[in-house]
Amino acid sequence: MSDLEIAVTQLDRQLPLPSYAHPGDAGADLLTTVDVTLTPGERALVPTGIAIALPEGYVALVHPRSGLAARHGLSIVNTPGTIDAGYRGEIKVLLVNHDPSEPIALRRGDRIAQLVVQRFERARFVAVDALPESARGSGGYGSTGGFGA
Ligand SMILES: O=c1ccn([C@H]2C[C@H](O)[C@@H](COP(=O)(O)OP(=O)(O)OP(=O)(O)O)O2)c(=O)[nH]1
Ligand SMILES: [Mg+2]
Repeated sequence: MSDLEIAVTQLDRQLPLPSYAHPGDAGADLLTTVDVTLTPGERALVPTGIAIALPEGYVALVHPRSGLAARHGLSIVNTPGTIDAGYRGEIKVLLVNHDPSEPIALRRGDRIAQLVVQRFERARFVAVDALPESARGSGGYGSTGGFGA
């Protein structure tokens, strides 16, 4: 699989470009350009120092990092964040501290989130009077049961 080339402008030239930790990884790590401390329950819109130009038909999704989530309760309010192909502004991450008691202190250069680049389909929404039948029908929200008894 050859890598898709994506143009990036570095609004903060001291920090490295997003990068994948391992070959085959889906997410390229994004860094914070600022020190920020989040108290329990607090959220903050954190700059990453980069802007990108995605090719048409691609989207980049801003996902949380599972290690920070498991260890510190760090997540993203609007996960996954959607970076539209036409967006040329700085990518920002809306972090939130879900820990009930501990603050989270992040330092400039810390890896705070990961960017997953994907192809997507555009839909044409067509109004109809009735939808085709399916096995699931309108059952949802636990219709197949949960865990335990
Ligand atoms: O986590 C995110 C989510 C979005 N964006 C930028 C890129 C995206 O293309 C733009 C708009 O995002 P979205 O469509 O999710 O927000 P909206 O509230 O619908 O804003 P808009 O009216 O500008 O579309 O904001 C980020 O930098 N980080
Ligand atoms: Mg929008």
